[in-house]
Amino acid sequence: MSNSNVPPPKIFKPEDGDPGRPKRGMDEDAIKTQPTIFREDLLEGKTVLISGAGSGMGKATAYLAAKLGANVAICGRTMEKLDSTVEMIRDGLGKEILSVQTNIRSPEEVEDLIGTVHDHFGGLDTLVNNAGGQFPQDAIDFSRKGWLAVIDTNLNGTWWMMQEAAKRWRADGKPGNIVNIVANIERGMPQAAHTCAARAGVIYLSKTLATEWAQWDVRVNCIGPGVIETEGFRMYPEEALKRFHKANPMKMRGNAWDVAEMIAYLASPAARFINGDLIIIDGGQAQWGVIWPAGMPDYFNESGAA
Ligand SMILES: CCCCCCCCCCC/C=C/C(=O)SCCNC(=O)CCNC(=O)[C@H](O)C(C)(C)COP(=O)(O)OP(=O)(O)OC[C@H]1O[C@@H](n2cnc3c(N)ncnc32)[C@H](O)[C@@H]1OP(=O)(O)O
Ligand SMILES: NC(=O)C1=CN([C@@H]2O[C@H](COP(=O)(O)OP(=O)(O)OC[C@H]3O[C@@H](n4cnc5c(N)ncnc54)[C@H](OP(=O)(O)O)[C@@H]3O)[C@@H](O)[C@H]2O)C=CC1
Repeated sequence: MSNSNVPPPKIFKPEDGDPGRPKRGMDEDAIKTQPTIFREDLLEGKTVLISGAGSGMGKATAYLAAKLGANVAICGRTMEKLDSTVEMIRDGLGKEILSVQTNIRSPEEVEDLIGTVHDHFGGLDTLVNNAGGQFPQDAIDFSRKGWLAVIDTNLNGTWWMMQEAAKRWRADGKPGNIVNIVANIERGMPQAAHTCAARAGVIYLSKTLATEWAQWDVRVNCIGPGVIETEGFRMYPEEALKRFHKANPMKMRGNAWDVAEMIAYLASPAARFINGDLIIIDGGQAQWGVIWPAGMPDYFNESGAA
């Protein structure tokens, strides 16, 4: 345990009406001052690569991994966002990390990324596939380009990253660890069917590879977040954002740190026997409700939906 003198994180509920509540996720000061339950050298000497780490959960995870002693590499499509993470870690922790502009949809860029991480740090211990996203829309209205964009990012992009990392682990005879950020798909995802299909693919891809790749000591797990307040909320109408928390019985939104700490756990030796699993962080949403991010059709009544 560390930081026992730091106050526990504040849980924000929308009804709190807290004017300081970040509307689009944790700001940098909040990330820098979050306490962690973990020992400060938990990931010392380990190399962690996090995709989509210029914002949201990826950014918080990069900070936590660096705070716990890891060598951190990050990627994403937008250099300015990656720079903000590099700067936050430099400023908050006095540490340098590696950032590589990468579109995970491009297998060539992914191959270069994995090579660069190996050249820079001499290997890779944990790959966190966090990059992803979608837009809310009734499935019947998806354009072909829209469908392909979401599948290509969330399923294909995640796969390129997994395969490239695993090829290196097999070639080098080194153990590996993959954490895929997916979503809570248990009740389907109305108005996000494209991402639901992609995430379902990633979950069962991961379960399959957890077996195939165990022979090379490569573990593969998924985390399924529920409603986590991040910059990604910009994709959703204000009216929908006011309802998201009602999809879980706790009536709250999680924050990026909730997910970052689970990722740190999975990257640690404590998780050495966890393989092929899906860990849900959703305040009970899977047992409770369905979200209609673009507005619930009149056909349905209010029960069980947000
Ligand atoms: C996993 C959760 C599911 C959410 C639904 C449940 C309710 C939500 C509850 C809260 C949970 C929040 C979950 C989150 O995941 S938030 C964080 C994730 N971050 C994001 O989603 C932001 C990033 N998203 C994107 O970048 C894009 O959505 C996309 C993945 C498609 C990126 O593709 P690309 O960069 O190629 O994007 P383009 O803008 O070029 O679009 C390509 C085509 O996609 C169609 N499109 C894009 N946006 C829309 C839209 N708003 N409505 C309809 N169609 C859209 C379109 O065909 C684009 O092509 P054109 O521009 O040529 O028309
Ligand atoms: N917030 C939530 O409630 C939930 C989120 N998720 C998932 O968790 C993950 C993190 O989301 P969150 O932090 O909320 O959202 P953000 O939008 O803040 O983060 C997503 C990151 O992925 C990057 N990204 C998107 N497409 C690509 C690409 N093709 N190549 C490389 N990087 C890419 C984005 O950066 P850039 O555009 O610069 O490339 C961005 O930094 C996503 O996969 C999201 O869908 C799942 C369930 C719930």
